[in-house]
Amino acid sequence: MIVGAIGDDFTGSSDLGLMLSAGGMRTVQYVGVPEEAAAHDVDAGIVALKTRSVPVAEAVAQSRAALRWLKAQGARTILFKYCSTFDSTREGNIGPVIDALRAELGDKGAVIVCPAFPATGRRVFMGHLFVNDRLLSESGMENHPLTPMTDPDIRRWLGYQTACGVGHLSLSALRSGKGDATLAAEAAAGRPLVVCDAIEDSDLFALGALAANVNLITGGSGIALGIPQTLGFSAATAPAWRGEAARPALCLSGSCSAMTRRQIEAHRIAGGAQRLLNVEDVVEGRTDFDALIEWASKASGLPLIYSSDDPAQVLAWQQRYGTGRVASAVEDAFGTLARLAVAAGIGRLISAGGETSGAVVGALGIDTLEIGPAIDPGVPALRATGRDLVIALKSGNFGAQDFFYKAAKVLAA
Ligand SMILES: Nc1ncnc2c1ncn2[C@@H]1O[C@H](COP(=O)(O)OP(=O)(O)O)[C@@H](O)[C@H]1O
Ligand SMILES: O=C(O)[C@@H](O)C(=O)COP(=O)(O)O
Repeated sequence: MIVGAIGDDFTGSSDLGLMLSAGGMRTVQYVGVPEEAAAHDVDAGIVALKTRSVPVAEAVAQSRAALRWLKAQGARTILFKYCSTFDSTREGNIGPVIDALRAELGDKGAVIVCPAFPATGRRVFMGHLFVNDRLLSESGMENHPLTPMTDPDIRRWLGYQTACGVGHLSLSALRSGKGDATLAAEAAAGRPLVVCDAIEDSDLFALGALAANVNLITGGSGIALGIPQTLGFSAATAPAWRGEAARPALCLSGSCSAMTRRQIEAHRIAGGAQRLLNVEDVVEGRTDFDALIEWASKASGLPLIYSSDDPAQVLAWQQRYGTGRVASAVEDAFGTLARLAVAAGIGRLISAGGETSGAVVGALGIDTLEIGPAIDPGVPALRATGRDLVIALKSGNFGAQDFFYKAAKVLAA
């Protein structure tokens, strides 16, 4: 293993997997920290954790354990993947995990911090994060159920979370070849966590080249765009892929993002079969999961079970039951639905939402996921190793309007 990555959620880890695999690296996504050694032919290993919204100490402990395992497999380029919208609270978990990984690596130099992913509209300029033509804090992410992003200045937000100083690599310094010197100067000045501007793929390739002299590279999947090339890999031909055309598909969505809600509407208009998971029933333990799976197996049109709702309704449930209680009850519900669906013969599973997908994959007892072709930027088709089960884990914000039907088709191919 050459590249070792730690992902703070499951959709994000598959997004990174797609980037590394498209760059020509044989990439495997592990579900949690494996107990066994990695296979010898793995170039890039991603340990997918569900640490984005857990207490800081838990995120730190799991990330440290992942790093130790990756180092033991020989990984020498270490990545920490978080969300391209920097999903976190003022308390963490991105800063504390970076601090811990840096300590574990004995790193005294600069750390690259860059959530930019231009292919999906995420750009960092003057240390501020944009989603398409909006600042992060006006992009809809200010309404996220667990990690509302109310400040677009990544330097300031990270500053709340870390014990280290936060520096900046400007676009002009990067483009004028002063990247290495700026990273070194920021680390020497006591600002080793360097937020890097990047607005085009060419900037990410430039950061990829700087990564050769950096011990810890952190960001969205865009940060890995230039890494395979820096390590001597060249763009891959399409990965070998075998879909599950003969087996039925089911979509599950716990993402409340604006994009997912548009995709749900498009699925309905296209003739998809839909059921809204009633949050009150879920929290009160009254949901009839078997009936839902029975309905899905008889549905005409692609079935979708969703809890996704608009910000006002999400807030109302959170005020009634508490944010953590609603989130974990709904996540557990999707885990149960996934387990029953696969037992009932579903072979193509499409899950929308990072936390949701963590619960789904966890409930299915999957150890590793192999990366297949792209469905949309940042969302690959995945196969559960050794099983007749293919999956798509969609980030809340990713995917085109027709994502659900498109994913079912790619998973069948
Ligand atoms: N109707 C709802 N009301 C409140 N919380 C919800 C509702 N539906 C889903 N959730 C919770 O919101 C969170 C959504 O996060 P996630 O699945 O990561 O989506 P995204 O990828 O859009 O961030 C999950 O914890 C989920 O259980
Ligand atoms: O970087 C990204 O935006 C995604 O890879 C990601 O992390 C997805 O997280 P969710 O939006 O919570 O699914």
